[in-house]
Amino acid sequence: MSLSIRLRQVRAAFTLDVGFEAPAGVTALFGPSGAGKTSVIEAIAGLSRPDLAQISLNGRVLDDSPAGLRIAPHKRRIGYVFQDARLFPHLSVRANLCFGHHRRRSAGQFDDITALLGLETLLERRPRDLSGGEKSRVAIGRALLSGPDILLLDEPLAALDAARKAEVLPYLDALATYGLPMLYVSHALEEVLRLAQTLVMLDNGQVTACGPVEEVLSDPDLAQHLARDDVGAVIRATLTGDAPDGLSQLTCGAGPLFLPRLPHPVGTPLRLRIRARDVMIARTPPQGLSALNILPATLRRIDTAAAREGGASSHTALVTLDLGGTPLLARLTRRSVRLLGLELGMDVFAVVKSVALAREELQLGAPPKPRATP
Ligand SMILES: Nc1ncnc2c1ncn2[C@@H]1O[C@H](COP(=O)(O)OP(=O)(O)OP(=O)(O)O)[C@@H](O)[C@H]1O
Repeated sequence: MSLSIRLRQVRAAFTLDVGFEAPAGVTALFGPSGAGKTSVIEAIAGLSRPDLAQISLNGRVLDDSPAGLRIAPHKRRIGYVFQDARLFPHLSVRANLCFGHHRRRSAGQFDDITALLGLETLLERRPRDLSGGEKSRVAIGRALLSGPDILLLDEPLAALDAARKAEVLPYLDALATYGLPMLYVSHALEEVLRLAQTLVMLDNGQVTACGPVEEVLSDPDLAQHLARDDVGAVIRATLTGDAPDGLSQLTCGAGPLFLPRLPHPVGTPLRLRIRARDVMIARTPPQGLSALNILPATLRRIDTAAAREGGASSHTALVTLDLGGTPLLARLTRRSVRLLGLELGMDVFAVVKSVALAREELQLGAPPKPRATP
């Protein structure tokens, strides 16, 4: 799948001016409230008419406003899941799932999708008898059953509390491996890390970054667009062993990492976010230190601008380290940078506490399969 988008929409107090390409897999549209995320997916679904719209999906042109071309919303073959599930209250789950299909679905496909989303036992219920998480799953099922070429999900978990989110996320994991391309709108970085391969960052109606999730989030230039505690590198690692003392060992390009026991089998690929605030730097190999993760690194960059807080000059610096080709970000006080005499090109040691890593461990979804069922 390749989704190509160019949009411009001038409103009284807000201008949307974006262009990006989304490859196969799950693409997250991430940004603060009011950044323009919903405006982008409404335009893709054909629910709005921007001043300029050039949108194509797998080479099929959905919009080309300069050429006067516009495909009607119901002919776009797009599944749209809204923030609130928007189910028909007077219809059963089964009738909601079957409502408005543009293409005939076989019984096998219906069964596959209800099983994927765990809806089998809910089919005869009315929406008022469903939990928030169940309603979200029905809304996703209904969008899938319309036989879309792409699924647009606009913060499908936003209306749910933490427990309901945790209930729905495994179904979204399953969906992400189902092979259907997805554009997933979110302002929760945890969801992006868990589900997406590609990240498009939006801010104030503009694209500030677009690329693989690891690359975008590990880019110190983009730290200014993230909440302070969200800043950190994302690295890929593989679970390579479980020790009898309750720790798991991961292997990444930088060497071994240890963290409290993970529930996954050895060999599982993982995506690990290491927050900049959880990384310390030592100039010599630390002795007598409790931290288990001590990784040799080269200092590549010291950035004080990226560490600004609310426009004011900060007392911290964002330091970019190179762990054998893998970037790692560390937030230090500027005083520490000065006292340690840190300079570009210097060989140092990155120190990360195991318990800090444990909080951020995330399993990588399997790579998208070629599209099969829907
Ligand atoms: N119909 C409209 N007319 C005028 N301005 C609008 C309209 N719809 C949205 N906006 C404005 O466009 C901007 C972007 O809104 P949008 O809903 O796309 O942002 P968002 O990133 O999805 O936000 P959120 O995360 O809060 O849902 C906001 O400033 C909003 O007030």
